[in-house]
Amino acid sequence: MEQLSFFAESGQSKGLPKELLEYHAGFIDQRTSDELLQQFIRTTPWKQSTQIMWDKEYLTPRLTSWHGDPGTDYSVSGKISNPNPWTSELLMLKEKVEQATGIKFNSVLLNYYRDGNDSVAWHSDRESVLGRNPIIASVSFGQVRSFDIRNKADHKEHYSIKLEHGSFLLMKAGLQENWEHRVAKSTKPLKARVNLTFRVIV
Ligand SMILES: O=C(O)CCC(=O)C(=O)O
Ligand SMILES: [Fe+2]
Repeated sequence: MEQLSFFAESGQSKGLPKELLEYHAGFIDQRTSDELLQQFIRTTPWKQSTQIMWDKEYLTPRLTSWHGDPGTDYSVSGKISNPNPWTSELLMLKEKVEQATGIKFNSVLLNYYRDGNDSVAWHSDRESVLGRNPIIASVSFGQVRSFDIRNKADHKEHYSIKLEHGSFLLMKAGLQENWEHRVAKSTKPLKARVNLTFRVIV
């Protein structure tokens, strides 16, 4: 993956295990990021899905929207859904992410964290439709939130990275297999954040 050589040893990425994650601030310029954040919040067909935990159904604590090529179906709470179509903004970002990684993505999951009450709990993205050792490219807009990772075999081994407005995070092949990640809730008053994870559905 020669394309990734532009990733500088900048800022907070220093402690991160490079074989698992690469972080790049300022992947999208400030003005474009401001516009995209507002655009995504206003025009995305956001849904709040449900998840089953301990036999009870809960509302997922964030809004989501799945987009992709025809056929990149995904399942939420056991229901199969067709992808929403690509928009010009999503295609522009997809192209940038593909140039940076050398990987062709066919789908993207948008997450909308409205405030500090919204979150994603510890998980790894290991659905079988993602194939073995999936590579996931993540772009963030809006409120800076902490992205935590922990080793499944030893929770004491953990890292945290602040995902900034217009930043890019690459989750590499070993991450989903051996590590979990989350975006925790915060008791501080936080503003809106939109995150996009580009994926390859096989
Ligand atoms: O919001 C984020 O940065 C992470 C989202 C995530 O982990 C997911 O959609 O699977
Ligand atoms: Fe995830």
